[in-house]
Amino acid sequence: MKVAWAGSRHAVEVADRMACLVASDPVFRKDTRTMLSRKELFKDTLKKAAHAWKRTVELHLTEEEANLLRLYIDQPGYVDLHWVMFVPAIKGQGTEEQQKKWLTMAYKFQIIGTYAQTELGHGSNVQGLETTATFDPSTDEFIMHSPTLTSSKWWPGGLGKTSTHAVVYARLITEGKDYGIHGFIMQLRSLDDHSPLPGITIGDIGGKFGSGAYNSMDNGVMRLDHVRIPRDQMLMRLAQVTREGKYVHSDVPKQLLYGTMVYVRQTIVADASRALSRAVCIAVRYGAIRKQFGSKAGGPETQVLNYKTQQSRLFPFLASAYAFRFVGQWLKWLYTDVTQKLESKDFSTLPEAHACTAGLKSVTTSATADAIEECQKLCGGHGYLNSSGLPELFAVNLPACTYEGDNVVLLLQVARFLMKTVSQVASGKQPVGTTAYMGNIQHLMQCKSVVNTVEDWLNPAAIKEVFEARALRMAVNCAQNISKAPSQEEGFSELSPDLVEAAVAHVQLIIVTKFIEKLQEDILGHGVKEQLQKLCGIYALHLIHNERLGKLYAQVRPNAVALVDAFDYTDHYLGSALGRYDGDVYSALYKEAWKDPLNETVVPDGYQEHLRPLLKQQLKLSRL
Ligand SMILES: CCCCC/C=C\C/C=C\C/C=C\CC/C=C/C(=O)SCCNC(=O)CCNC(=O)[C@H](O)C(C)(C)COP(=O)(O)OP(=O)(O)OC[C@H]1O[C@@H](n2cnc3c(N)ncnc32)[C@H](O)[C@@H]1OP(=O)(O)O
Ligand SMILES: Cc1cc2nc3c(=O)[nH]c(=O)nc-3n(C[C@H](O)[C@H](O)[C@H](O)COP(=O)(O)OP(=O)(O)OC[C@H]3O[C@@H](n4cnc5c(N)ncnc54)[C@H](O)[C@@H]3O)c2cc1C
Repeated sequence: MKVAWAGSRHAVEVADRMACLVASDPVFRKDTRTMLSRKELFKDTLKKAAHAWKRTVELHLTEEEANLLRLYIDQPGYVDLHWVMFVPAIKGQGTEEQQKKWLTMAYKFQIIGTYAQTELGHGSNVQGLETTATFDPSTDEFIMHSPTLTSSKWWPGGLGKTSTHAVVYARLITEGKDYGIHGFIMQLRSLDDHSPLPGITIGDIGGKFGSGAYNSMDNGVMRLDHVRIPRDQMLMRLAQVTREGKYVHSDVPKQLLYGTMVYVRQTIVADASRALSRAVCIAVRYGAIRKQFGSKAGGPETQVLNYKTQQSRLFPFLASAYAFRFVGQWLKWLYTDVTQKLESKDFSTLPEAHACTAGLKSVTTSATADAIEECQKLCGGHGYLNSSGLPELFAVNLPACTYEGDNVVLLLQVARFLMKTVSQVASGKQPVGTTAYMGNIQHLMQCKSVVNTVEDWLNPAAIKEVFEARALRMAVNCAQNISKAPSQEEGFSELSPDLVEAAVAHVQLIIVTKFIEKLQEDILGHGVKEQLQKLCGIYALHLIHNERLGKLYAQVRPNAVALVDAFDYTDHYLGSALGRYDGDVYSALYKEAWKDPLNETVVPDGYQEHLRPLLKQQLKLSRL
C-alpha cells in the first residue's frame, strides 16, 4: 500500500531517506514550536532554512530530494514562496534572457524572491489591483508606485522580513494608456545590509491564526513610492514595452499571466491529501489505543475505533485521503501534459487545466480543513492539546482554502467553464477530457441508477454513471435557469449557490473517476487492490446527499447585519479588525500590522547570524 500511495518504489525510498535525514537532525526539532514567541519562531525558521540549504549543498541533493527535505522540515517559511512561486513565475513569464539572468541567481540563493500580487484592497479580483508601473521613456524605466492605502501589497509570504526580490504585479501604463496587470521583477532590499531600498516601505502584517503554525511565515505589507526599475525588469514573455514605449502583445493567450497560480494550485492538491492523511493517521491510531466503557460488566473496555459512530465519521476521511492522493497524482500528469502543449503553442487545453486545478484545489482543501477539525473532535479532549499535532495542522492548512484563490471564487470559475461546455454541447460540439461525459447527455438526463445496495457501489460502472448523471443534471439545470434570467450575468449571479454545487459535483466526479482508473492499473501486493476498492466505494457513497436552503438564505439576508448586531458585542470583546462596528476595516488592519514585534527593527534579528552569511556565501561561491 505504501507503493500505491507514493506512486512507485523509488518514491517510497527517496521519501523515507529524506524523512529520516530530517528526523535525525537536531536543528529540525519542532516539538517546542508552539511555545515560541513570534520572534523566536521566525528566527528558528531562518535557522532551519539556512541549515536545509547547507545540507542540500553538502549532500548534493537532487531537486526531488531537496523538495522532500523542505517538506519534511514541515515549517512554512520564505523558501516556499521562493521555490513554489517566484521561480515558477519567472520561468513561465520571463523571456529566455530574463530566465538566464534571474534564475541563475535564484537557484543559488544569491537572491530570495516572493510573489507580490495581492493588495490590501483586492485579492480575488486580480484585475482590480491598483499598484502602477508607469513607463518613463526619458530614462527607459518603469516607475513603480502604490497610489492608495488599498494598493499596499498585503500577504505575500517572505515579503515581510526576508525577501530581497519579488515578482510584483502592477497595472502597466505607457503612452498614457492602462494595459492592465503585468509582472515586474523588483529588488526590495539591499544585498549588503538587507535594508529596504529607497522608496520602499516594508513590514510584516502581523500574527495569524493559531500558535506556531503559519506564524513562522513573514507575510508582508509593502508600499512603493515612485520606485524606478529598468524596463527589462518587466517580465516580457507575454507582452513587451519597446524602448519608445510601444506596448506589444505576444501571440499567446493573456491568461498565461495566471500560469503561476495554475501551477501552485496543482501542488496544493497534493498538500491537501498529505495534510488529511496526517490527521486521519493520528485519529485512527489513537482510536485503536483509546478505550472508553466496557461491553459487559467486568469485561474489557471498548477501543473507541470500534464504535460505529466513530467509524462513520472517520472512515470517509480515510477514503478521501486516498482519493485526493490519486487525483493529485493525475493532476500533476495533466499539468505536465498541458505545459508541453503550451510550449508547442497548443493552447487548446488551457481552459480545462484552469478548471481542473481551480476545482480540485477548492474541493480538496475545503474537505481537508473540515476533516482536520473533525479529527480533533474524534480524539476527544486530548485532540485539543497542541501536543496532539492537530491544532497546528489545522491552522497551517486552513488558509489553503483562501490562498491561491478563495475556494468559492475558484468554484465559480469551474461553473463558468461548465456553462460554456453545456452551451457547446447544445450546439453540437463534442466535449473532450474531463467533460467528455457531457456528450452522453440524452442517456444521462434520463437514466435511473442501478445502485440499490452498498455492494453495488463496488461496481465501478454504476458508481461512475451515478456521478456523471448527478453532475450533468445539476449543470444543465443551472444552464436552463440562467437562460430564463434577464441577462446571462444576472442569471449567473442569482444562481451562484447552485452553480457552486454543480461545480463541486463535477469535481467530485473527476475524483471518483480517477480513483476508479487507479483501480484499473496493475496494483501489486496481496489484498491491496481489494482494500482500495472498498475505500473507493466509501468515498463515493458518503458524497451522495444534498440540501438546499437557498430560499431561506435570501429571506434572512436583508436583516443579517442586524441579526449579528443583536449579539451586542463590544469591539473590545470581539477583538477583530474585520468585525469592527464602524466598518473602518482597512485603516484598522494597517494600524494593527505595525504593532507586531517583528516590526520593531527594520532588519530582522537573525539576519547577521543566518541570512547574511547564507546570501554572502552563495555570492562568494558564484564568483569562484
Ligand atoms: C507545514 C508545511 C507547509 C504546508 C503548506 C506548504 C506548502 C504549500 C505550498 C504552496 C503554497 C505556499 C504558499 C501559499 C502562497 C500563496 C500565494 C497566493 O495566494 S498568490 C495570490 C493568488 N491569488 C489568486 O489566486 C487570485 C484569485 N483570482 C483569480 O485567479 C482571477 O482573478 C479570477 C478569479 C480567475 C478572475 O479573473 P478575471 O480575469 O478577472 O476574470 P474572468 O473570470 O473574466 O476570467 C477571464 C478569463 O480567464 C480565464 N482564467 C482565469 N484564471 C485563469 C487561469 N489561472 N488560467 C487560465 N485561464 C484563466 C477565465 O476562465 C476566463 O476565460 P474565458 O474568457 O471565460 O474564456
Ligand atoms: C496564509 C496566506 C498566504 C498568502 N500568500 C500570498 C502570497 O504569497 N502572495 C500573494 O500575492 N497573496 C497571498 N495571499 C493572498 C490570497 O491569495 C488572497 O487572500 C486570496 O486570493 C483571497 O482573496 P481576498 O483575501 O481578497 O478575499 P476576498 O475576495 O475579499 O474574499 C472575501 C469573501 O468574498 C467572497 N467573494 C469574493 N469574490 C466573490 C465573487 N465574485 N463571488 C462570490 N463570492 C465572492 C469570497 O468567497 C470570500 O468569502 C495569501 C493569503 C493567505 C491567507
